[in-house]
Amino acid sequence: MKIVMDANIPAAQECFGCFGEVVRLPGREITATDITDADALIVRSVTPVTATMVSGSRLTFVGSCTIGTDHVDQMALTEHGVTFASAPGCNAEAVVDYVLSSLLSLAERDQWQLSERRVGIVGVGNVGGRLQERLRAMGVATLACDPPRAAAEGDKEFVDLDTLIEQCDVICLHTPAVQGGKYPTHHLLDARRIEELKPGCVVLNAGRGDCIDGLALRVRLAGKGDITAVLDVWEHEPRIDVGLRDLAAIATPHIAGYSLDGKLRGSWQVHAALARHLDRSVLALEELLPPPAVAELNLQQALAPEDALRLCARAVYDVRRDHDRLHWYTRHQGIEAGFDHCRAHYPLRREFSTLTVGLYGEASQLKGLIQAAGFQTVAE
Ligand SMILES: NC(=O)c1ccc[n+]([C@@H]2O[C@H](COP(=O)([O-])OP(=O)(O)OC[C@H]3O[C@@H](n4cnc5c(N)ncnc54)[C@H](O)[C@@H]3O)[C@@H](O)[C@H]2O)c1
Ligand SMILES: O=C(O)[C@H](O)[C@H](O)COP(=O)(O)O
Repeated sequence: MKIVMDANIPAAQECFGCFGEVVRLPGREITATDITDADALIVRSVTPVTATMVSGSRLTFVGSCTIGTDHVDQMALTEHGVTFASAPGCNAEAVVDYVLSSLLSLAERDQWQLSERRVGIVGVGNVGGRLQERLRAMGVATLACDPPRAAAEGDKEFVDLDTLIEQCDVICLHTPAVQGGKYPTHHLLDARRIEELKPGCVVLNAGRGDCIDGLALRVRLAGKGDITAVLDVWEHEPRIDVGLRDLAAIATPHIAGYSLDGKLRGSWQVHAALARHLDRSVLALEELLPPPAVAELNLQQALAPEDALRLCARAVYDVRRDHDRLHWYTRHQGIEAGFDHCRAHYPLRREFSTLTVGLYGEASQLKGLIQAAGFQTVAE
């Protein structure tokens, strides 16, 4: 069989070479012509999979090694009898690491404590749900907004978006791109809601770019300048708004989920789905994941809890490096090329759970907090 895939999918040969001939192409450039004689198409989020593409092909399987599926016309796939699989939750832990790394960095820069803030989570699925779990375990107050879940499960655990905006100091968006229907997310934070954000509020978007009205956000940041933005996703990627890039305290090129672990899990989940589709055996995920380069960190002295967290987080992942890379590459290579360069040549990054923190002496009292944030621990 012939498998056409995005060249940015890791472990392509290990996960898909076992099924047939693999042809790797730049994701943004895959067209209908490239797949006319392909049996399977494996993409990431930058390749729109449209009805036109599918109708002129002999595809029987399409996979997306990502959580988001808004780039795939799933109705067209069903109509043409094509099996579809994505990778739900594959990089959710990486996104939570990104959020914690960002908030701990801002807290240090602006001299506040995460434990004293209330964090509002909009979209409480795989990502938002895990974020809420980690924050709660760390003793951070949270509020959750998820109207589809509230409708299905009852609204006891949820508030509406306006209440969340009124009551939270940090607002994290983890919503998918949904255009119509009962719960659209296009410009969920629109000009009115952006105007209503409390002074001092941090707004973080690691869902999809168009969940925030970027122009309205730029106006608030450039005008009153009394809120802080952390943006990983943008309207019109890779042609992002330079003004917004410069005003965001942390600006990154849609890499919140780019841990090696998350990417490999994405490849593996689609490998497993294709294996089932072809009635073949499934590889063990452990065979793909290498041991981490930084596996251990030992703490002995008494440290302020959030200083200890920052130390552990930065031993694994420091979001400020991604911010610097986006600025450098978009300045020197142009916006679109620079944005995509940062993504295609992303440094190897592991997840918090790959670090074992040894806690000795006075530091042993930090065990609960360090564990709650997602690290492994050993203590005296
Ligand atoms: N920045 C990144 O690198 C990155 C990585 C992974 C996922 N994502 C994005 O984050 C999104 C969420 O990921 P997930 O794994 O949690 O998905 P998920 O499907 O598990 O959860 C999404 C949640 O959003 C809720 N939701 C839908 N419409 C809503 C609305 N109008 N208001 C509030 N909540 C709403 C859903 O009910 C669901 O609980 C993905 O769809 C993807 O677009 C981005
Ligand atoms: O939906 C997802 O899983 C994420 O947005 C993913 O990290 C996007 O990465 P891309 O497909 O753009 O490489």
